Amino acid sequence: MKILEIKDLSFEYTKNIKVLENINLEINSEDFLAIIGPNGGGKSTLLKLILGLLKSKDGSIIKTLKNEQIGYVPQNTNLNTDFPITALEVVLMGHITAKKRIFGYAKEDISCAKYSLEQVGMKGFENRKIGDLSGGQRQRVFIARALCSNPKVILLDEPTASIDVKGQNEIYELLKQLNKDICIVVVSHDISVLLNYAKKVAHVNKNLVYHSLENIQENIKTTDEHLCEVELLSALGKTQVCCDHKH
Ligand SMILES: Nc1ncnc2c1ncn2[C@@H]1O[C@H](COP(=O)(O)OP(=O)(O)OP(=O)(O)O)[C@@H](O)[C@H]1O
Repeated sequence: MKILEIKDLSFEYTKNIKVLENINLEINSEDFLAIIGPNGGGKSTLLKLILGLLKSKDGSIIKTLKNEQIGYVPQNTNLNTDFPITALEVVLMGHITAKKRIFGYAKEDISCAKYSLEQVGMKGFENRKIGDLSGGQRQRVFIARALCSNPKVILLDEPTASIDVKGQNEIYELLKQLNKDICIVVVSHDISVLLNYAKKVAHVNKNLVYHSLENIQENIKTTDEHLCEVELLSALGKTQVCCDHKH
C-alpha cells in the first residue's frame, strides 16, 4: 500500500539556492528504503519535509498517514547523557498521551513503553540510566521511543553513526524484524550494512536517483567489511539497475 508520494518537490533554505530539486518518490508500507548521498546532499532536509518539520512551496507530499503514525529517530539525539533519566522515561517521552502526573505516568503508558523496550530487545534495562548504556543500546531505546506511537513508518537519520560494526549489524537486524510490520526509511552512510537489509535505495544529492535493489543484492556483495558509496553506485551502474528518475 502506498503511504507517501512526493511529487516534483523542491526546497530552498535561502532564496534561489535549491537544496532539493524536482524530487519524486513513492514509499509503500512494506518498504525498507535506504537514503544515501554525500554530506550536504539534502537527506536530512528530505526527512524533515516528510515529517512536516519543514514546508515547501514547490511540489507536494501526499501522505495517507496521520503525523502520529510516522515515527522518527533523529540524527545525534541531543540528549545529555549525564542527565539522570532512565531508559523507560526516554521511551515515555515518545508516547503522545503520556503526561507525567503528580503520582507518575499512567499505568497503560508505562506498560506500552515497557512493551516497546521489549520489542527492541531491551527488556530488563527499564531503570538503567540512559548515560550508562552503550551507544547501540541507547539507539535501541530511541527506536523504542519511536515505536511508542504505534507507527506505520519509522524514519531514522544515521541510526548507526558512532556504533561499531557488530552494533550496526544488530541495529539493522532489529530494523529488519520491525520491517515485517513497519515501513523503514533510513538515512545512512553505512552502505555495506544497508546492502544486506535495504530493498530500495534513493541517492540524494539535490536530485534523487532511485534504485530497486531486490535483484542485485547478491551481485554486489563483497568480502570487504566496508563498501564505499562510489563503489556501490558504480556497482549499481554496472548492473543496469533501472531508475525511475529524470535527469
Ligand atoms: N537550517 C538550515 N539553514 C540553512 N541551510 C541549511 C539548513 N540546514 C541544512 N542546510 C543546508 O542544506 C544543505 C543540505 O543539508 P542536509 O543536512 O539536508 O544534508 P545531508 O545530506 O543530510 O548532510 P549530512 O550527510 O552531512 O548529514 C546543506 O548545504 C546544508 O548546509
